[in-house]
Amino acid sequence: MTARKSLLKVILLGDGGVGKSSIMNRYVTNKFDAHLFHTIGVEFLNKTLEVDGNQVTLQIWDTAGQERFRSLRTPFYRGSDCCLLTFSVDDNQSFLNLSNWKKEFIYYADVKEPENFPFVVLGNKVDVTERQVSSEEARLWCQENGDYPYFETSAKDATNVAVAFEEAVHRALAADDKADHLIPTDTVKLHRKPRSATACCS
Ligand SMILES: Nc1nc2c(ncn2[C@@H]2O[C@H](COP(=O)(O)OP(=O)(O)OP(=O)(O)O)[C@@H](O)[C@H]2O)c(=O)[nH]1
Repeated sequence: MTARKSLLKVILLGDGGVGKSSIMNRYVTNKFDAHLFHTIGVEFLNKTLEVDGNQVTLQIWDTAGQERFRSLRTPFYRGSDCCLLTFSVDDNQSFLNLSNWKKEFIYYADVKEPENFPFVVLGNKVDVTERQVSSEEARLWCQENGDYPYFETSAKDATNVAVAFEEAVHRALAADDKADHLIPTDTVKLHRKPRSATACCS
């Protein structure tokens, strides 16, 4: 059996303003800034945690949600181990756009088996009183789109932020274990031709 991954790339996607940077900052620095600027392109922060007695470094990629930054963010999708699809519970359009974010990710990350890729869905800003998306609607979407885990988070008061990242880590490691099992490591043989003394170029 192959060793488990010790570096996981987790990427946050979703409309501009839903709180991706705030969620990352809350998780890594335990701080909240009510006056953040929009992200341009991508930014990342690392956090190391212990999983089943092993150190795992989470590399969290925060992307720019605004449409005009699309070409700046998409080159960074490849190699992601988990994708956090994020919307804001006080913004119905950001919820309706989840399908587009999923499609964009699958295309630019070049995901070979989308049905097996670990997505986790975050409904952020649950501290606000004016909701436009109910928990039921969001859970139904998750169920119908691949049985994704759903977390209602608040970067502002830290609700469910850590637990959502922990789930992302577990999903990513489980997907990695599954991929390992598909590779019959005991039957792989490298065939090398012996180097001929007379072959090649002089
Ligand atoms: N009430 C509340 N406000 C939040 C929460 N998370 C983020 N915000 C606010 O929402 C605004 C946008 O947050 P960002 O974290 O910059 O959003 P983003 O998704 O990274 O936006 P882009 O960089 O444009 O993609 C900021 O004013 C935040 O302070 C939350 O959980 N609750």
